[in-house]
Amino acid sequence: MLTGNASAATLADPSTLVIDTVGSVLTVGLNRAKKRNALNDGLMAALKDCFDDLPADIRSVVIHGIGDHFSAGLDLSELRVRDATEGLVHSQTWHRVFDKIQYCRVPVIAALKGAVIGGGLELACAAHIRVAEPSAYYALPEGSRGIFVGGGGSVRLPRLIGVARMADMMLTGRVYSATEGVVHGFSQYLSEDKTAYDKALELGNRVAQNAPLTNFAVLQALPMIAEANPQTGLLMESLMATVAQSDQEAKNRIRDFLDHKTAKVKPT
Ligand SMILES: COc1cc(/C=C/C(=O)SCCNC(=O)CCNC(=O)[C@H](O)C(C)(C)COP(=O)(O)OP(=O)(O)OC[C@H]2O[C@@H](n3cnc4c(N)ncnc43)[C@H](O)[C@@H]2OP(=O)(O)O)ccc1O
Repeated sequence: MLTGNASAATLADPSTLVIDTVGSVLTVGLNRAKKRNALNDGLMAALKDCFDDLPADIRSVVIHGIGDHFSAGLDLSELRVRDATEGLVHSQTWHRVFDKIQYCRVPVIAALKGAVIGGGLELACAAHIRVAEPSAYYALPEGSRGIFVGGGGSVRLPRLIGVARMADMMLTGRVYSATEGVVHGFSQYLSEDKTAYDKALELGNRVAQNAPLTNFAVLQALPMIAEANPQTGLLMESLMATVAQSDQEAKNRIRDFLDHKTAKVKPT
């Protein structure tokens, strides 16, 4: 992996994020509304610092956009003419930031509205759950800008919507609606009766109730198991299941259910 002067840590601009705590949920607001939350170097570095310094008592994270949009993607005013090395460093800096989100120890939920474009879409892909309100729309205008995705989109997005659909988005500039996003497996929730932020917060509180080890297994082990060959995957699953059920927290929770102390599973 290349390293270089484009180190995100030296460039953090704290004003580009509004970070708050609601109970055990950390809310992270992209705060460049005048520029439609375009992702510049200062914001990317602040995002990295935020996930590096996640407080120990935080059990989930909600990422949202301040203003009417989630994010218009890469700040095009900062896309200087780069040589190949600079370009690689820039892209790998983005990869490191979004990896911090994907491999976060707690679930990360993206609350989507308005423009979810280019790098903004790539950011949303790194979250574990995506919640959209009807105003959300998705596009990859890289084709018309003469560039390619650089924030892990070509790895993460096809796993959600398929290679052909992503290729179509990049080649034709097709814009998907919030409803289509759910139909095609990009987002898991369409929030019509409340804002995506409120719905994401509700989900953030819900996932925070789980045993931390279960959440850890879902976030860290499940994606690897799903991509492994079946034999390896089944062995990994057995190992993870054994570790989880040996934990005292699981024993307490199962005993509480058998003693009728916890809620039953009911349709919503
Ligand atoms: C190559 O290596 C990479 C690449 C990448 C990732 C790449 C990408 O993300 S490509 C996609 C870039 N984004 C766009 O092309 C979207 C451009 N924006 C728009 O289409 C519209 O602004 C809108 C998002 C639909 C909103 O429209 P509207 O509400 O009408 O607002 P505007 O008047 O257009 O904008 C207001 C203000 O914001 C500025 N702005 C908007 N988007 C951006 C942007 N992406 N970059 C910079 N500035 C933006 C706009 O210019 C206006 O500014 P004023 O000063 O005129 O007020 C990743 C990593 C790699 O290594």
